Amino acid sequence: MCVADDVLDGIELNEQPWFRHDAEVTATGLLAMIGRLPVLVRECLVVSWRTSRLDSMVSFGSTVLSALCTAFGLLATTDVLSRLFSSVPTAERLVAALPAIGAVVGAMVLRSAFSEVGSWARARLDPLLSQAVDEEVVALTTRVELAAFDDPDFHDQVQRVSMTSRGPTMLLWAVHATISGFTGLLAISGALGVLHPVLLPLILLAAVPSTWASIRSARVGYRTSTGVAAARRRRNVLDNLMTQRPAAAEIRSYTMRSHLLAEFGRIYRWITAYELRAVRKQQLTGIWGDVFGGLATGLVYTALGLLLWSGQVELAVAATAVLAIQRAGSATGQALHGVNQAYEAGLFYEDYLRFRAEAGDRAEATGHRAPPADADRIVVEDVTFAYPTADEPALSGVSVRVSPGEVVALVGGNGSGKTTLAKIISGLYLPGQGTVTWGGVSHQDIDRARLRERIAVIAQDFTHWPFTAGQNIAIGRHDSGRSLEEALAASGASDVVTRLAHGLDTMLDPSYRGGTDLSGGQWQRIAVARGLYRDAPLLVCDEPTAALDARSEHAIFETIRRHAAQRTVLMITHRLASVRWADRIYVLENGKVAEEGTHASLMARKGIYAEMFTLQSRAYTEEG
Ligand SMILES: Nc1ncnc2c1ncn2[C@@H]1O[C@H](COP(=O)(O)OP(=O)(O)OP(=O)(O)O)[C@@H](O)[C@H]1O
Repeated sequence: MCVADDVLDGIELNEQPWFRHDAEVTATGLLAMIGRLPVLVRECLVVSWRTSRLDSMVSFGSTVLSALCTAFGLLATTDVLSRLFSSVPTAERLVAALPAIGAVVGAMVLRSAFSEVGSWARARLDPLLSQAVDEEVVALTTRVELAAFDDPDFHDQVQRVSMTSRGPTMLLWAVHATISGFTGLLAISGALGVLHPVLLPLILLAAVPSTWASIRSARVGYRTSTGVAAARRRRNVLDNLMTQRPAAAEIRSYTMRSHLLAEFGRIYRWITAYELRAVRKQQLTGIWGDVFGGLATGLVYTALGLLLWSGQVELAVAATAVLAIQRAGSATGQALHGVNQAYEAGLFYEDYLRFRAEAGDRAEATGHRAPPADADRIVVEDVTFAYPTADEPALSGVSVRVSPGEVVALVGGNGSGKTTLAKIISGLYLPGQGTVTWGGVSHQDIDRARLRERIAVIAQDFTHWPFTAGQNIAIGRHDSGRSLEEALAASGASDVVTRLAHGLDTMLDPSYRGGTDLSGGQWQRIAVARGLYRDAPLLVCDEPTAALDARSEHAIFETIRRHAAQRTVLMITHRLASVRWADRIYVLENGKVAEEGTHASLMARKGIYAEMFTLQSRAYTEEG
């Protein structure tokens, strides 16, 4: 029975909205996996080869050579024994056996040497492969469509691949163990076949129970690992919330500690119970494997004894057979361990390949046409957009236009779709239906990365980068060689930076030595400076002054206005007094454009805008 189907000690997570268990993924059958192993192994060898050719060659070469030495050593051993058991006088027997003994010793020394060289090469490959895989995962993750981050399936995959980024390394080790085990087994099988034909099938029979046990155990391990992926992600999120700075104050002020600890403990207990159940299953499987494996080995020795007793084999042959059986036991063990590891690593490696494929499928769709000079001439036509998890579209049938040099404002109530529309205009989200053109080039044809070079976004939820103040402003334009002073002065961030202990070189994160933090308004000025420093033809401002005091807010709007003299500006704000001077105002409601016009025309219309504006201005007048 699948562990995931169990209800664990009354701790039920299946009904939690965030919990998801991918039964399809965990149901990978043994035969299906064995069928896929050649492809996986080939992929893995390609990764290894790309990572380090020399280490790959040394590693594989020495594995094969070491196995050949084992086989040669066994044949030489047979030779030694047959000479020692011959009927000539003892001294002559010893002398006759000396070359073969030398060959055995030589084979053993060479085998150890190859084995050590192989281990050394693999030990080198190990961190190199991990680095290559980790770098690839991060590179792929940062290349996917932004919308993937709104999809829990993608997050679960990222979690799984981060847990199993050692998959390729594991698989490589497993392939080595398998090659080494099977090469040895092949040579020994040859020797056993020569000694007596019944010995070989008996040895293979003896291996069946442990094969079954280790494969079953590997499957349970993999199912456990995937079964707890969503719960682990949730636990890690809670862990970070409780141990990192951003939520530290709120946890205390909202007295959330006991609630969070209880939730953390509940999820942790569930994960542990799940894992313990798997451990019990694996142990039981191992015990049964050992019991039947022992019985089967006993059967092999009994058969050998019977062959000896019935005179079908000589004593010397029986002695060689015992040695061969022991060697075969360890070679079979190694080969099985390799196959088992390959199976287990293959399951994890599949996750890695699946993630690679998925990240490839989710990679940003982009055209190849360079954005034209007037890319800030934007036409949004009949656009509909839905977030992956939402039932209702965030935007439906939206049409707006922005002309070069214009200031266009998006206003509307919370959740009306302003930020979503701004992200579509900035080339961050693709429309589900409808079209967007920049300078007449459609969203399907335009090179979105190059388009974004031409856009500066001051986002509502901008990032507080744990870098220096200077890096926080110049981010994305590090090598532009432009002076920061102008952006600092225009955004009002000069004052903020002047007060910092090391000016622009001050680390803006107090969790690092020498670091400090800024107030919300000071951060906002840094974000505005970042947007202005980017010096792009289109500036998108999403609530750029929400955290600013009245004087700073006024100053920022003045700056944006001045900026607008040479640039195009798309502005989202709830401060309607600040959009009076916009060339055009779009009022959004429930994901649709409800009104459109200048301040004067919208006021004259006496619709939503006029109502919102009047409410706001009345509030100020009444307070005044
Ligand atoms: N990542 C997301 N996944 C699902 N739904 C989302 C996501 N982000 C936003 N939404 C939903 O899409 C709708 C539009 O959101 P959007 O952020 O565009 O509104 P907004 O007008 O900018 O709101 P506000 O004034 O509060 O900033 C809302 O109903 C919101 O709940």
